[in-house]
Amino acid sequence: MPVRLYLNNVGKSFTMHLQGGTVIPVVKQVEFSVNAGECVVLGGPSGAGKSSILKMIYGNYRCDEGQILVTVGDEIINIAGAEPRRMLSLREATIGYVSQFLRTIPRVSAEDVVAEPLIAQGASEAEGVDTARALLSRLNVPERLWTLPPATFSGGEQQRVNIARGFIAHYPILLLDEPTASLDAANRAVVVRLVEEKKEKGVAMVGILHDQDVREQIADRIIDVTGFAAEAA
Ligand SMILES: Nc1ncnc2c1ncn2[C@@H]1O[C@H](COP(=O)(O)OP(=O)(O)OP(=O)(O)O)[C@@H](O)[C@H]1O
Repeated sequence: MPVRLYLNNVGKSFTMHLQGGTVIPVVKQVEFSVNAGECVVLGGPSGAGKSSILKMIYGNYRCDEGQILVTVGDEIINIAGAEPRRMLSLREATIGYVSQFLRTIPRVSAEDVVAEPLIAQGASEAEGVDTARALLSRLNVPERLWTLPPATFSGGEQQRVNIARGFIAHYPILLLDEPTASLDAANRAVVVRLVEEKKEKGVAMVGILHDQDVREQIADRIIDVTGFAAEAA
């Protein structure tokens, strides 16, 4: 399977400008690749830098050094140097992110929240909403909630709306940030199945998953990020 994502010598530290410029080194010389159809899980203790690596791949955090190369069709793009506008278009078509928290939009129904990324990729509104309903149903979100805005939903219901939104569209690269945290066993199994379906479609995934069971079921490889620890300056 072709390489979809390649991190080469990536390093990151934070400079705390309001604390006298204290530098917090996080990771250095991060190097790994992810093939199409593969799910790589980042391991290591709290504070090791797993989320920071995921956020650099999604462009939320800038890398201080190194390259993050993404294959888009015949092109190879270095996200580490991508313009913000380029990054936004990559997020629409190439890199998806499933987090555990839903950002609710006032007055937009759950089914429209879920359908939006698919419609943004060119699907008709009807196809978007039909696909959204199918996913909400698989994730056991009660039908009576589908046409309501999720702001008043329970934490678990909002999380499942968010998962449906994260999995609905096709992205060649998908980042999973604790997608199963606080889900019950039945819904965890649905997420495992959704990840398997993405693998079958050749999606390259990088995940953070603390749940041992889920991790064992979906991880093709576990990369311990403590190997990339940056020493204190
Ligand atoms: N925006 C930020 N500003 C300053 N320091 C940060 C920032 N984000 C992360 N850090 C620091 O970087 C280090 C790595 O954090 P990160 O969240 O990447 O770890 P993690 O392995 O994902 O941890 P956890 O498993 O607890 O979520 C921590 O010491 C954290 O305090």
